Amino acid sequence: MALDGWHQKYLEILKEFNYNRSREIRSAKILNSFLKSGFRLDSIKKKIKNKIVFVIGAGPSLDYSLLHLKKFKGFTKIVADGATQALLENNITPDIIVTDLDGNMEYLKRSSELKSIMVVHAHGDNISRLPFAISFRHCIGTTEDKPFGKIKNFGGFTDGDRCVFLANYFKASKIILIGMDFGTNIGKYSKGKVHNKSIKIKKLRKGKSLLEWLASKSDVDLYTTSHPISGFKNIKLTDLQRLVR
Ligand SMILES: Nc1ncnc2c1ncn2[C@@H]1O[C@H](COP(=O)(O)OP(=O)(O)OP(=O)(O)O)[C@@H](O)[C@H]1O
Ligand SMILES: Nc1nc2c(c(=O)[nH]1)N=C(CO)CN2
Ligand SMILES: [Mg+2]
Repeated sequence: MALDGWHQKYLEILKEFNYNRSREIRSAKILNSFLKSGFRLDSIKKKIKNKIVFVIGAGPSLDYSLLHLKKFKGFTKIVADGATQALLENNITPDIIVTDLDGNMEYLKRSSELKSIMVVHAHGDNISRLPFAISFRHCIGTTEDKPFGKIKNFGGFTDGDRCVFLANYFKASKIILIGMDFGTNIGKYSKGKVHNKSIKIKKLRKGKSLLEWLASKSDVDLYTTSHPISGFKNIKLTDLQRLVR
């Protein structure tokens, strides 16, 4: 189950974004029916527990940050949806991808073939995209609502903040954010085409506030390489080597 207090946060999200709860639940049930049984959470836990984990978002700073990220082979990388393309183009394979399947599927499929673990999120507006999950090798399903069957709830809203909730849930030793700029400039790897920029910006603002809430409750050492997030320490990309030693 997600962090204590998550359900209240979820009810606020439904209200703020005018989402229909029964559609959220229907989506999760459909995803549950597509997933193979037998996926072991142990394989995710092994990559996160007591490890230094990078969470990679699709903000504008991602391109520049990749030059630095390349030096951290062997460290666990949890990647938000659209950022997958940037990593694969730089020959970095995500360990875990967190996605609501609303972006370019080509890179997700390719990464899945390279054995990335796919954490697919079901929500009320991606029901028609859920069948893509069938083709993934290692796949787990999530919801913001109550977990059941093969569907988990680690907490979080947008793909990027859900990566952080996941790393926190499985008790990383440190979580380091890359390309998680938030703000009002949408990164070029984000979702291909943004249909409604003001909603996207509103979602980012919500994602950031959820991370600040998480930080207020978490024991994990939290860092960001981009704009300040309350509860996260700022670290320069050039100081990362020192941090992970
Ligand atoms: N400035 C930014 N531009 C784009 N993504 C950002 C930015 N800052 C942080 N991110 C994180 O990177 C993640 C990956 O982006 P992507 O657009 O693929 O995901 P998404 O959450 O599915 O988008 P949407 O909320 O529109 O469905 C976002 O979910 C967000 O948490
Ligand atoms: N119903 C609904 N739920 C969501 C949506 C969305 O567009 N619609 N987007 C999310 C992350 O971007 C997370 N949850
Ligand atoms: Mg997405």
